[in-house]
Formats: sequence, structure tokens, C-alpha cells
Amino acid sequence: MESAIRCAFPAFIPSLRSSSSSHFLPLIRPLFPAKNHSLFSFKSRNLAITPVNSTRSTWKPPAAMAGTESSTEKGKRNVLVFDNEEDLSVSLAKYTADLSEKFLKERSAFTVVLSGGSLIKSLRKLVEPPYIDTVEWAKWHIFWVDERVVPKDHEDSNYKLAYDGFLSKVPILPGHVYAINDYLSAEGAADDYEACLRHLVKAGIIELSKATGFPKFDLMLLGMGPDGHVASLFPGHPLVNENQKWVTFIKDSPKPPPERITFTFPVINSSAAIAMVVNGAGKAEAVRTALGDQQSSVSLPVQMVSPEGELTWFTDKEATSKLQEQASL
Ligand SMILES: O=C(O)[C@H](O)[C@@H](O)[C@H](O)[C@H](O)COP(=O)(O)O
Repeated sequence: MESAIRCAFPAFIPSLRSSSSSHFLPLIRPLFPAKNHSLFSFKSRNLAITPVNSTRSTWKPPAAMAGTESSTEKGKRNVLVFDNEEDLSVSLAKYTADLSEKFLKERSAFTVVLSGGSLIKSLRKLVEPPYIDTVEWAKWHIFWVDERVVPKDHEDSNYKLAYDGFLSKVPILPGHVYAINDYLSAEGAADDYEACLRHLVKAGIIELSKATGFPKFDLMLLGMGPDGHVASLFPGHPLVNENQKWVTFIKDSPKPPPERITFTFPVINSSAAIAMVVNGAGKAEAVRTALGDQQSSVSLPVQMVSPEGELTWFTDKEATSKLQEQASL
């Protein structure tokens, strides 16, 4: 029953762009044309590390990167290393638009999960031509992998961050933007968001993973904190082991604000595609832990990201600087 839907739709007004058919022109470019990956690349059975668009290359991936394979047996793994964040954002926009086209050939909805943080800024090329006119925005459905339990107009709100930097600039339908109910407690908001997801599964908008029974989103765009957290799943916190709930809550987040809701790892790892968007020197130590050659034990939540589908790291030279140091030792 429609009145039973408890998804909190925000008062979100999409930009008044033309609804001409140019929004729906098909893209013809393949994912990641080979010319952008020409310098050198390391590929193994399910891991590829590729410096992109460099004018010179000094870093060779550590041989022990192959250790990543054994811990990520599910899907294909790529690590793309860009010269800078600008190049990263150009490639991220193309990746996202191409994935949207690919999924929308198969079904009528494209389910996209956002995180907070610097990711939103890195999506800036997606709101520019050609994508603003070619992506089938009306079929996108937007979710959050985590949200701070604050009002939607609060400066800490991930909804506000995404609205200001992305959603207000593209013609995504207001009813397709699934924000949390910010009138509830953290626990209530988590339960409410899970109920929203369950409704959307029944409605055929979100698929369920045949392998896990958890919701399977088409694309998760994740950031990583300097401490290696993803979503609101922090190192050493028991929530990283939650394996029943789809959405849970935290009241003692080490990163402020303390009260948040977050998807759990079974949901994150049921995704068809995850883009790990990680740039800047502040992430270098966690990137070394996640992708370097000492991966015998899992100490960081980011190391638990292992989707059913494809995992693609969008990184830059600064974020991978300690990997490069390690490789040159
Ligand atoms: O609400 C949040 O805090 C975010 O969702 C969080 O998981 C974020 O993605 C990482 O902390 C990376 O943020 P930065 O890219 O800004 O470092």
C-alpha cells in the first residue's frame, strides 16, 4: 500500500533543463577504451592496476599485489591510478555514464548509491556535457551508503552535500531520491531506511542478489577515510561484522557527527559494481594497507570491500605514493 511506504522523499527540485530527446541519446563508447590505459598495466586473474594518462611512469605494482587475489575471489578488480584528481574525475564520469547505459539496456532502473565526503566533488564532470544531455537521468534512483543523522539542511548532511554538488544539477526525478527520515532517531532512521529498501525490492526497483539474498545495487560510489573506513563502518567497530541487517546505525562514530546510519557489508558486497574513489596524500597509508603487499590480515574496513561484481579503484598518484615507495624498496 502506497501510504505504507516510509521512504523519506526530500523536497528536491531538479534543475529545469530541457527534457528534449537529447537526454536520451545512446552512448556508443565502450567502457575504458584501451588508449587510456596504454602505458603499462599489471593484470592478473582478477586484479588489474593501471597508471592512467601519465607522461612518464616510474611505479611498477608490487609483485605481492597478487596477494589481493586470494582475498577477493568474487569479481574483477581494477586499480586505476591517475596523475591527479582532475583526470580521475573525468574518468569517473565516463565510467558512471557508461555503466548507466549498460545497465539501462537490461532493465528500466539504474540504482546508484552515494557516500559523503570528497566523492561528490569528484562527480562534477558528470553534470557537464556530454553526460548532462546523454545520461538517462529519469531512470536513476539515488541512495546513500551512509548518512549522518542530522536535518537535511544541516551542513553535515550527506544529502545536502549531494544535493548542492550533484543532484540539483541533473534532472533526476525527486521521487527517485531516497534520503533518510531525519525526524527519527539513528535507530529509527536505520530501520526506516531498510523498510524503504525492502519496499523498493518488492516494487522491482532494487534487485536482490541471488547469491546472498541482500539487495544488489547497480553502482556504489564509495569514498574511504584516512583511517580506512568506508560508509560509516570504522576500524575496530563491531558494526563491521553485522551480517543480518541491511541498514544499521552508529552513535559513537569516531568521525563527527557521531550519529549515523550505514549500509552493512553484506549489502555493500552484493553490489554489481563498486567504484572506490580515493585521492590525496592523506589516504596513502590506508591505500598501502589495502593494496600493498602486506595483506595477510584484514585490519581496515576498506579491505572488506569485495563485491559480487566489479571493483574499480579510482586513485591518484598522491594516494598511491606509499605503494610506489614500497615497490621501489
Ligand atoms: O558520511 C561520511 O562520512 C562518508 O560517507 C564517509 O564514509 C566518507 O566517504 C569517507 O570518510 C571519505 O571521505 P573523504 O573522501 O572526504 O575523505
